[in-house]
Amino acid sequence: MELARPSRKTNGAGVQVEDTQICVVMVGLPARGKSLIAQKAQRYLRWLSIDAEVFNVGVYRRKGNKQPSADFFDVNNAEGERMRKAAAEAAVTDMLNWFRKGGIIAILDATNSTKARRRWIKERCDKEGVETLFVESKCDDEELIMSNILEVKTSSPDYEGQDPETAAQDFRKRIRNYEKVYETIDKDESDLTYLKIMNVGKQVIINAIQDYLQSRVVYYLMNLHIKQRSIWLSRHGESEWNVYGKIGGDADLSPRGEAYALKLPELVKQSFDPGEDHPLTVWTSTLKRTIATARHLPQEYNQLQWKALDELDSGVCDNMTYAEIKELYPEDFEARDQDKYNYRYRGGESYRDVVIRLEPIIMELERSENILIVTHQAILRCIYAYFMKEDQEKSPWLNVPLHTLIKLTPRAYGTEKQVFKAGVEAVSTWRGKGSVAKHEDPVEGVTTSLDV
Ligand SMILES: O=P(O)(O)OC[C@H]1O[C@@](CO)(OP(=O)(O)O)[C@@H](O)[C@@H]1O
Repeated sequence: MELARPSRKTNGAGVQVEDTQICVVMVGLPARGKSLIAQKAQRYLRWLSIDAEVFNVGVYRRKGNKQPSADFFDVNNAEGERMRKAAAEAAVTDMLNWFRKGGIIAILDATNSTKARRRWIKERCDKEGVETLFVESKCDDEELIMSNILEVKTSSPDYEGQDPETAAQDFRKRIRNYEKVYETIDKDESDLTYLKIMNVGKQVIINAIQDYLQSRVVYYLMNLHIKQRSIWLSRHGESEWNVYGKIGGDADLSPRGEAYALKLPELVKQSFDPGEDHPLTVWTSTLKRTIATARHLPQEYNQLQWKALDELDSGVCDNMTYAEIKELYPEDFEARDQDKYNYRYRGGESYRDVVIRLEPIIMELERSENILIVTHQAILRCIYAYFMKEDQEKSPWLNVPLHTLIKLTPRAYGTEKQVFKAGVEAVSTWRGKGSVAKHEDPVEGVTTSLDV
């Protein structure tokens, strides 16, 4: 008997999702980047306010056998087979319970390497009205596989505390055991909805995509690459409006803001790792203060202006100070403090709106290599939140100081952050909850800072 599922809300990201629930089923041999893809997809979906959860069968398997050797993964090992099947059963059961409570997208992270296993997952999902999208990561690029093996042997709980060389050998043996039974998705499974990704994005094959939400997930996954690169983020130099404590507008830089613009090329150079001295692509907004801040960067850095990077539109409050807003629109001021992420300025935007307009920027960032973004406080908070997995309630309160360069380097299991201060003084535009002052220092417990 099918259980009644609670009615689901729209997710606020403008996506019609009420009737769509998707199980993204990862497929592939070990060390093919499946977990990385799963984690990234979850981070992206959550950033868009789409409820997403990863169910990693390895986590369930470790409950029964914490650090099994490669023999455990041999098909002829009956006990190993039984325990692995039980782990998959437990993960799928938890996942389906999660869907019954209204979850939207689950990512089932396991090898799911046989046709029989995939069919079984599809049948379980079909019974619950959950769509399945199989995502196979195939990879024959030895360099990629080796770097994944290196990552796994140093970071996987399966090999925690073990000698790295012995771990690598065991892991290779485990891969060979999987290779014996591995079946790639082929024409026998043409009724499945699937995406095959070869060598992390070099070639993709898409089959039978059914709806908008599926195509959105597929589009994101198609754009991923795992080449080593960094993203640099900076606010514009201090503006005339920053000095007066006014928000929005299209003001020029203050003299100290000009000093930051002059310093920025050197600060960028300082942030390079040895041997990293390559041209960056620079993205600014269309507002004067970001364009002016980027204008002394080297000629060989291509520059691009994006309307989507313009500051959060403060509507009727544009060009006002926080004190003026509190005076003229006391209820709005209070409402914004209560729920800064969702509050939409009269005639303007909310942080939630900004995230939606930034989606193409995130997609382009995923496709690109080294990019320097010179933008605004609210925009930088949203981009930072995507890479650093910040909560939506917290991200609008992040303290992002002026005259500071942030370098983000995505790694397999998280994003590394480095902060470079220009040493050019500037006002603080950070405002704590309940306060109207702009020059206040962050109050502990009210904000999360970028630790700068
Ligand atoms: O969401 P809050 O914290 O008000 O911050 C966003 C504000 O930051 C400001 C500065 O106070 O951005 P900007 O860096 O572009 O000058 C305002 O223009 C903008 O409205």
